[in-house]
Amino acid sequence: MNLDQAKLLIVDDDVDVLSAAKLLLKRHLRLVDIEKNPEKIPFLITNGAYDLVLLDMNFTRDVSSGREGFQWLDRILDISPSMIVVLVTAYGDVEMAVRAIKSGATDFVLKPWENDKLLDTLQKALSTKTDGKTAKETSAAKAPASSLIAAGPAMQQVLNTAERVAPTDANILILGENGTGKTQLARHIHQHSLRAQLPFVVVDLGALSENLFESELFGHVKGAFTDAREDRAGRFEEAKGGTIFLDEIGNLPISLQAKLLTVIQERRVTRVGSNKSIAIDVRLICATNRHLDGMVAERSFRQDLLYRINTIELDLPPLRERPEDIAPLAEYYLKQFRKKYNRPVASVSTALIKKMQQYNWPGNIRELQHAIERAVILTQEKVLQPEDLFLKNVGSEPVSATAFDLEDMEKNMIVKALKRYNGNITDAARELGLSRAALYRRLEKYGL
Ligand SMILES: Nc1ncnc2c1ncn2[C@@H]1O[C@H](COP(=O)(O)OP(=O)(O)OP(=O)(O)O)[C@@H](O)[C@H]1O
Repeated sequence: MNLDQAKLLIVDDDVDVLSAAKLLLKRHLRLVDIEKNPEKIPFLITNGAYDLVLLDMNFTRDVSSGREGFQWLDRILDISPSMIVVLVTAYGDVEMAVRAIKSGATDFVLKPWENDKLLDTLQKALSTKTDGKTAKETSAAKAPASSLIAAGPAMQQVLNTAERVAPTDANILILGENGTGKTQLARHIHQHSLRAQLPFVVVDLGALSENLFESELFGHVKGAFTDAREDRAGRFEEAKGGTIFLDEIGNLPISLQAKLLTVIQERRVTRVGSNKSIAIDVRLICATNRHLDGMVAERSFRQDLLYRINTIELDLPPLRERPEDIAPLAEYYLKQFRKKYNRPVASVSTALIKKMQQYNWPGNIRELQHAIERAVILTQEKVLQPEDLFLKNVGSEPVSATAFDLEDMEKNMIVKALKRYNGNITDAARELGLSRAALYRRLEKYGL
């Protein structure tokens, strides 16, 4: 659709902004309505048959967080999922703009806007409507089944071993920093195993509270504890015939390590509160970013359990040791996010690849994924340039920095992220490319 056929609703509580926008836009659009009171949005959207909405993110009641803007965005998309919503946000609020696009907005403009830029953004937003997808569908579109990228020798070697042992039933322990792809590799092994058609069950032991471990893993019977209102199978039973992947195995409390050992040895589980054991046939893959040998030495991890779970040990190298993988990963995620957000970004420049190869990637592939996602959303260019990527400290530390320096850097980044998000763990973890559980562990480690 062309701009001159479009009907637009502008919602902003600043009347001067409303009049200025109307004055400009009515010359280019078929209809421009303005509204000062956001409470009227549901009524107007239901009755107005607008093609697009230009929505301010910061209403006076809630000046800086944009929370109200997000609520209205949600309301609009609930009432009219195919509505094109362009958000207006204050200059410097790029974080908010990124979040808005992820929440289903089609695009954003920064205030104060340039007239040509505003017209251009509205026209581009309108063109996206013709591809037949709704804003929410587009933003929630499932990522394509991800393939495992392993271009360099370091990952090739890991992959060769993984594929060789996949068809056996050997227990596998995957070691690697956060975000190096441990879960992805475990899934790959399952898919190359004789159990591929049967379940692959992931249990993140880092995200479970201690009192839930046992019933989550082994199940419970009705009445076993206060909340046990009915019998429930545990994750081992769910994985019947397939593979169970225990992520962050280093977090398993010592009391449960003995139980897990018995399960592995006897191939039977007993639900909490029951005295009947059930035979299970599952392949076990575990992963951790902790040094289990060190934990054995300090007696927080059982040596006999370690020997049981690490029949085959696969060491996933951190991203900073896989420079050959950077370009294919960047291209892969660029394609994924340009499709998801409908952005005309064609490729990644050589200069940017170089910058990425010099960076330390403390959050590994997950961090790279988030960095490319942000860049695709924010860039004005067709080819991503070094300045499009917000890396935390490129080149400031040589790749061969000592472990001590790296820990210092990591701590600093965490402090900064927490400050930026006013202590919000979920947002800070997202920014750092860590899971919430991983961030909590680091807070504990650094005494923050
Ligand atoms: N080789 C790869 N090629 C493409 N994408 C990858 C690869 N490895 C990991 N990823 C992607 O990177 C992200 C992080 O991977 P994953 O969750 O497997 O890491 P992890 O080591 O299990 O993380 P954590 O330590 O936080 O549990 C995922 O989105 C995953 O799809």
